[in-house]
Amino acid sequence: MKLKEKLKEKIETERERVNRLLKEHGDVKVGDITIAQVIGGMRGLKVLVTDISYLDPFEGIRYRGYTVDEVLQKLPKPKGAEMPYDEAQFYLLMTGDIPTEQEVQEIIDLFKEKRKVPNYVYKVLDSMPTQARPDVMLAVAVDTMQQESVFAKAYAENKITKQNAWEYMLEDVLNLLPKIPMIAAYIYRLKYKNNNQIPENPDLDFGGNFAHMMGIDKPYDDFSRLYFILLSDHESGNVSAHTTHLVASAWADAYYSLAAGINGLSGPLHGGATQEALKWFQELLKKLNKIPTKEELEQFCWDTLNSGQVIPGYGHAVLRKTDPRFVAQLEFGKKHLPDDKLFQLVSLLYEVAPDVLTKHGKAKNPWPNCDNITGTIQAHYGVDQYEFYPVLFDISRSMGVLSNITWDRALGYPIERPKSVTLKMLESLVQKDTTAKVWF
Ligand SMILES: CC(=O)SCCNC(=O)CCNC(=O)[C@H](O)C(C)(C)COP(=O)(O)OP(=O)(O)OC[C@H]1O[C@@H](n2cnc3c(N)ncnc32)[C@H](O)[C@@H]1OP(=O)(O)O
Ligand SMILES: O=C([O-])CC(=O)C(=O)O
Repeated sequence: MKLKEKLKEKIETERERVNRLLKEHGDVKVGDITIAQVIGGMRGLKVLVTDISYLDPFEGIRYRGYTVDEVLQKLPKPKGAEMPYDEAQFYLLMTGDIPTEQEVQEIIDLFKEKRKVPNYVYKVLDSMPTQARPDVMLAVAVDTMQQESVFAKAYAENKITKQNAWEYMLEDVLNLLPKIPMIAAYIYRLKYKNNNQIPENPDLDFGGNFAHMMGIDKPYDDFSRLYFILLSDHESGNVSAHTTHLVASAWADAYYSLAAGINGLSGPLHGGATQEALKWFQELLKKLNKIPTKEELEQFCWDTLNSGQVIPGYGHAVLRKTDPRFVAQLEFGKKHLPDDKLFQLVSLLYEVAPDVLTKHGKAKNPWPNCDNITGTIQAHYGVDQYEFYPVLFDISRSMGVLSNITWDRALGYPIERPKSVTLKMLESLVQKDTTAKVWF
């Protein structure tokens, strides 16, 4: 496999870089830590390392050094498609290189070969309670397949070393990732389309086949390709990426680690914000029964804030400008659904909410993030079952987090275990009483 050969070469070089940093410069300080950061969710602390993507607060995400626009422009596309192959994005995240047509074709063929889901997974999904949320079903499906893990099997047989761990991890990743959109489409049609399943189309790529199995016409295939590229990685501190990395750091296999990441993505302040945003827009339309004026929209924002709620899809822990992933979806919407009422509302909110949030004075970032707009576009194509949105996010995020944990094993990153302190210890630091023996 060419991908594996390429990775092998790159891993050799990267291992040397890591070893040099550790051996020759291990005691160089990266930063200081304040009490506010310790209590405040470690915001801004540089305590993780990844080369898969980097988030600049003002510019937004760069995947392996490429901006959203560059990626959309440079990655190979299927014939006649507007958006690149997701397989090309996976190749980029994994290797750091923009793939040639031939290199993408290898991944496309490999993914097609690997995407058949074992039958027992469907049986488990079919037997789940009808109220089970779709992302819970996806996490269960992934955990159910853990028995397929070659990494776990090799570990049990004492075959794994720090040198070769990444090879087993890669094999699991390549077995698991192509199945995620297949399982997701199955869950969608099981829950919302009377279990009227559509078989895969062997001619189609990752995003194209997903759209086909969802039963949705063009240009939903291009929107799927776009969305899966956009959300694939957001450096390693976000909850879903960090969770996956953390679980894998104890040498859990890709199945356990991804299932944990899927659970991590669910919260309304993270991946769940997509559904909250669409709900918010729909409640607004229900209340006013028309597209609001700017003044009415402003008032609705204030009503939300004054009742102690957040405006979903606005703000960010790192970004300090409009999320380029929001912009890319906005551009898609302008081209494909300019007359959609909800889409017009999203655009109007973009003119109103940043001012309101700035006046409100709490959010450090008054600009929209990717989650504000996704639900509107999904609903336009008939996917208005909000509960399903985290699953769409999971498909995309799987590409980044699975690339990350392969590299984690390749570079020998150890088990993650930060130190905690008690409140009393922080208080004694304030009192500069470092000699006192305090615990609680
Ligand atoms: C793919 C993604 O995960 S993108 C994020 C998706 N989540 C959302 O869109 C939910 C709405 N946004 C938020 O809740 C936040 O902006 C987060 C969770 C994304 C980031 O949280 P933080 O880094 O803590 O944000 P920040 O430092 O700006 O928060 C300061 C204050 O502003 C508030 N704030 C932040 N964003 C918003 C918002 N959109 N609406 C109202 N208030 C907000 C926070 O709740 C916090 O209030 P508090 O002081 O009373 O606790
Ligand atoms: O970076 C974050 O914290 C949240 C986010 O936008 C993502 O995970 O895509």
